[in-house]
Amino acid sequence: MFSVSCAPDVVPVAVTHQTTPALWPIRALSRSVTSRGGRDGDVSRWGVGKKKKKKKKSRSRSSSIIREAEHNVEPSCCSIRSNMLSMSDFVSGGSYEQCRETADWLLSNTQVRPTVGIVCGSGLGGLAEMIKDPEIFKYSDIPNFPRSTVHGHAGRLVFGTLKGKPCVCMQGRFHLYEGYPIQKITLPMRVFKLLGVETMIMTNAAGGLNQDYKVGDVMIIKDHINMPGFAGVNPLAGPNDDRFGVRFPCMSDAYDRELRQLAHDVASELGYSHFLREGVYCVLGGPSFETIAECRMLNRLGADAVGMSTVHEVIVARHAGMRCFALSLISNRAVMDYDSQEKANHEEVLETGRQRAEQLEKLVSTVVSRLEHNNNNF
Ligand SMILES: O=P(O)(O)O[C@@H]1C[C@H](O)[C@@H](CO)O1
Ligand SMILES: Nc1nc2[nH]cnc2c(=O)[nH]1
Repeated sequence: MFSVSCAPDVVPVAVTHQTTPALWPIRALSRSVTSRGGRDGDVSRWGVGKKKKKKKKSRSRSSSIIREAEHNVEPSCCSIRSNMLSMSDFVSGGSYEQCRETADWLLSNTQVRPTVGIVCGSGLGGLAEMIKDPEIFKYSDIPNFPRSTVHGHAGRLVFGTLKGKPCVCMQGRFHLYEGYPIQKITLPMRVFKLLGVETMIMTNAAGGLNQDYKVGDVMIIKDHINMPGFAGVNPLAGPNDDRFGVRFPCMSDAYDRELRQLAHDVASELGYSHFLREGVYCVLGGPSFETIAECRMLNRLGADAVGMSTVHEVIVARHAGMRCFALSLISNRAVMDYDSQEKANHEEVLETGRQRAEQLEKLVSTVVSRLEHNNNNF
């Protein structure tokens, strides 16, 4: 059991619900320790703005707070005082218990024991169709899973084999802009870890900032810029759970060097090298696309492509010790010129995905087919 008193001192005044979900509970607790809500991150249930009801709840909830505190890991970022809180007070999705429950449910409903996890980006869900002997679960049927709300993200978890390798594939991912807490959108990574996944492969659609890039290029991500992270929006914010990983994970090796090299080799064999790139992906919160000034700024900061996903998944996957490999399909050119008539739009993003899907799927599946061979090196 532990207690914290950090909330009034550490929460920045300007922080909003949207930008730092991990801090919602802390802010709510700064008013009343017992204004906490459920585990699912529903902001309305954190009691923000419901001052009248708070006092009544405080007595009836104290026993459940103590019960939940059995699973606590002490938050090394907070000072200790007198109010007892549990991990679930901070983690609005993605707690060990939640992930364990989801993983156990999946393990009891499928015979597949995946070592490879795949996340399909916007319009790139066709990869899941390559999976042999598929066992498919709708996200809405999986305990603790969020729902997909974006066109081009089917919302299905597919188990089976890809080129003989047992794998699990997210046909559709979750994004910050959908309104989920950041821990909730990355919950599948922790579930995959508990399922036995060792290697994560992510795809996304992204806007090309690098002026040499063309629509339809595929960029191997070699590094990222976590823009929301600069404002404290990081999926690992909050108490660290040592069962998943260390408090301060290294990110300078986030994108596995050997897997990147393998992808170059495979692309060369397949005759894809002319559209294969390697570069830096910058994540923003979305859902609005960037202004011209923002694109210019990101480009000058060293980003080659800009998108709204992947980075949070990679941070959580790396924290849990999984290898990561990620590809961006350059679905549109980021507009950098005030005279340009181009306008970023989701339909173009999906259309580019349709046009490049087959090659992207071939590239990923061939990389997967070589993983065992490469595994000897890891
Ligand atoms: O899931 P990804 O990153 O592929 O989706 C991108 C970002 C937005 O969700 C959407 C914009 O068209 O595509
Ligand atoms: N932020 C962002 N995400 C994208 N996803 C696909 N294209 C884009 C883009 O231009 N900007």
